Amino acid sequence: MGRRAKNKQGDPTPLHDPSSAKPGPSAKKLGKRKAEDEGQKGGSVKKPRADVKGKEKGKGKENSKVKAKAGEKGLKTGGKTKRKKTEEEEEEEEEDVDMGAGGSSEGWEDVDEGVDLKAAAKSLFHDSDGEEFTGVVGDLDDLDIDEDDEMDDDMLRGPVQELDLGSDSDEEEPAAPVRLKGKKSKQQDRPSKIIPTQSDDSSDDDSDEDEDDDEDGPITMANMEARSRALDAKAAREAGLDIEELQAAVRDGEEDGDDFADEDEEGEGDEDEGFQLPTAEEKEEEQKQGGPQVHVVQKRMRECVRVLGNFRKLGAKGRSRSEYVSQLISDIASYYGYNEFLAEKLFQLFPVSEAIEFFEANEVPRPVTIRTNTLRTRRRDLAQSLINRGVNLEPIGKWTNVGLQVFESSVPIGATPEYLAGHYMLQAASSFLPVIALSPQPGERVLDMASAPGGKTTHMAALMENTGVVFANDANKARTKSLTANVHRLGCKNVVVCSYDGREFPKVMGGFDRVLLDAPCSGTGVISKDASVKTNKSDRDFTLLSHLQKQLILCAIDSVTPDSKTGGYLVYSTCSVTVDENEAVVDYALRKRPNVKLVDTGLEFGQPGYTSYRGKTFDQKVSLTRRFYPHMHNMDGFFVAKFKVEKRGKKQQKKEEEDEEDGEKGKSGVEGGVGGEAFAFDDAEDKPYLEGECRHVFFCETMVVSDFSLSFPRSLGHLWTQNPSAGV
Ligand SMILES: C[S@@+](CC[C@H](N)C(=O)[O-])C[C@H]1O[C@@H](n2cnc3c(N)ncnc32)[C@H](O)[C@@H]1O
Repeated sequence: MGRRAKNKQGDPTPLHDPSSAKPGPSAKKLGKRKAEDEGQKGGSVKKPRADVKGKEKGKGKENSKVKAKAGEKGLKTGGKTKRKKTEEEEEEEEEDVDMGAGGSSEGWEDVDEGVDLKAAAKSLFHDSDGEEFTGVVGDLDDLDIDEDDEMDDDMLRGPVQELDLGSDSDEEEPAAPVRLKGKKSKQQDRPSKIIPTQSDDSSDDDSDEDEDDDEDGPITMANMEARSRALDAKAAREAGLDIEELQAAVRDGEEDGDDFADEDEEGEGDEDEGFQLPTAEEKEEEQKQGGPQVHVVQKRMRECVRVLGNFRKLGAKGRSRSEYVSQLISDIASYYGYNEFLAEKLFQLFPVSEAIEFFEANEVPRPVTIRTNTLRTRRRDLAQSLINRGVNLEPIGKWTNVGLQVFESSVPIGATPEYLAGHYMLQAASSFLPVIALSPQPGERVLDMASAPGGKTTHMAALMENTGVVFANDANKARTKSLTANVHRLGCKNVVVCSYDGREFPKVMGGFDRVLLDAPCSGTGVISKDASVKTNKSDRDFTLLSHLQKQLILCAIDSVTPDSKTGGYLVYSTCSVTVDENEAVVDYALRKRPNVKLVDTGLEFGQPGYTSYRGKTFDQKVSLTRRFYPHMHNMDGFFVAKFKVEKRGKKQQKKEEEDEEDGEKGKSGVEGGVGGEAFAFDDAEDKPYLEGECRHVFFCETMVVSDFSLSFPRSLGHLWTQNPSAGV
C-alpha cells in the first residue's frame, strides 16, 4: 500500500478525446531510458521523490501535520494549484479561508455549501490523540475483516483462478540482470516511470512555473508536490515531442505509399549502419550466451520501432516488415517478461509505437483511488477526515463525484477508522465505470452476476440508496466471504449474497431491471497489479474464457426483464483488453439475441470498441462499447458495453429453444474466434476444463441476507415472486 500511495501520478482521467489521435511512438524514449539507467538509478524523474521520502521518514509526526495542511489547501481550493504555493502563502491563506465553507468547488460538486466541515468531521471522529472513537455507526460488530479482505478491495480484478493453468511467476529475479534469460522483466533496472503518460501533462496547468522552481533551493515539504509535478510534466513534454517526431515519421511513411498491411514487403532503404537485424546464427549465439544483453535489446527495440514507423524508407533491403515485427515482439517479451504468445497478442492491438507505450504503462502502478461510500458519508467529509490523518488526496476527476485519488499517506489507507467504518472502498478508478454505465435506480431489482469481492455491488447499493434489491452472486463461494464482509462494512442493506454459477441464471431467478456482468477474464488490463498474467496465459485460456463469457452473457441477457418500467439494461465489462474477451463476446451476444441492442455507455471518455479486427468484422454498433487503457487513461485496462434488452419475438424464442437442444446434444455452438476463424466448442472436449471452472460452484439453498434486520420471508418473497418459474 505504502509504495503505491507514495507513487504520485497524474489523474486517472481521460487523456485524449476519443476522436483525437492516439498517442504516438516512443522509440526515442527507449534511448532516454537507457541513459537514465546508466546515469543514475531512478532517473531524474524519480530522484526528488526518493529525497522527499527520506525527509518524510525523518520528520515523523510533525511531517504528517504538514502534509495534512498541504492537503487542506488542496481541498479548499480544488487541489493542484494551491499545493504549489510557498509555505508562507499557505499559512496566510489558511487564516483567510474558512475550511469547507466556500472556496473553489471544482471536483467537489457533490458537497453542500456552507457546511462546517471541521465540526462535521469532529462529530464523526475524535482526533487521533487518544480520545474515544465514536464515529462508527451501523454494524461494525458484524465485521469479519481479515487480511484477504483488505487485499480484496484493491485486488478487485484478476484472472480467473480456475483457469490459471500453471504459472512460473515464482521464479527468482537474477541478481545482476545483465542478460535476459527466459521471461524475466528487467524493470527493476529502470526508473519506474519511463514514458510518462499524458495524464502528467494534462494534470499540470502551470508547469512552466514549476520548471523554474526546479532550479532553486532544496526540496521541502512545501515544494515537493510542485517539484514532482514539474519533473513529470517536463518528462511528459519530452515524450510528447518524441511522439510528434515519430508520428511525423509514420506520416512520411504513409505519404511514401508505405503499405503497412503488406507484411512481407521487402525494404528498399538502407538500414542504419549501426543497426542490423540479427541473423539466425547471431540469435542462436545470443541464446547460447544466456540471452541478449539488456542494452542490446533496448537498442534493437528502439530501432525496430523506428524502422517500422517508416518501413519503406528505413527497412533494410532483403528484410521483410514481418521480420522486424517478430524481432520486436521477441524483444518485448524478454524485456518486459511476457511469454511470446501474450506479447504478440497484446502487441497486435495497437500501432507499433503505441504498443510500446502500453507495455511501458503496465510496468507502472496505477494511482491509488478510493470510492466514497455515500451510504455512510459524503466525499468532502471523508476527504477532510483523511486529510486530518495525513493523507494527501484529491477528487479523481469530473466524471465521478465519489472518487478520490490518494497521492501520499502517512497511515495505511486500508486500515483507517474511516475504512473500518465503511466510509470508503479501496477501488480502482476503472471499476467505477461499469456501475456508472449501468446506472441502477432506487427501488430496482438488480443482479450482479459475478460480484466478489463486491466493489461494484456496494457502489450499486449506494446509488440505489439502500432501496430495491441487489442480488450479489459469485460462483466462487470462498470469495463470497469477502463480498459479505464488504457488504456489511459499507452498510448495504439491500444486498442478497448468493453463490450460483452465473450460467444457472435466469433458471434460478430472473426478471431483473438491470444486470451487471463483470465477467471473469484473463486480467490483461491489470498486469501492473498482477504480473503473473504476463507468463501464465496461453491460447487455450483465451479460448476457454471467451467460451465462458459467451455463455454468461446470454444468461445475463435472459435474466433482464424487457418489461422493466425503469430499466431493461445489461452492462458487460472485463478488466481485459483482448478482443476475444470483449468485442467478440459482444458481437456474439448481438447475433444470438436479436432482441438486444447496444446503446451508448454514457461514459465521457474511452476509446470506441473495434468493429473489425484482424480480418474479423463485428456489428458496426460495437463502436458504442468503450475501451480504457493504462497508457491512455492512466487507469487499468478495461472494457464496458451496455445493452438494452427488448421483447423477444416468437421466431427468436423458437430459435433459442433449438439452439439449446443442440447444446444438449453435445455442441454448445459457441462461435466467433478472432482472426476470421469461426470455431465451435465441443462440450465433451471442454468438459474437464469446464468442470475445473465449476468445481467451486456452490448452489446455495440458504441465501446470505446482508441486513439481518430484514425479515427472511420478505426478502425472499421479493426474490421468488419475481420469478415464479424459478423452481426452487
Ligand atoms: C472480475 S471478478 C468480479 C469483481 C467484482 N465484480 C467486483 O467488482 O468486486 C470475476 C468474478 O467472477 C467469478 N466467477 C467466475 N466464474 C463464474 C461463473 N461461472 N459464474 C459466476 N461467477 C463466476 C469469480 O469468482 C470472480 O469473483
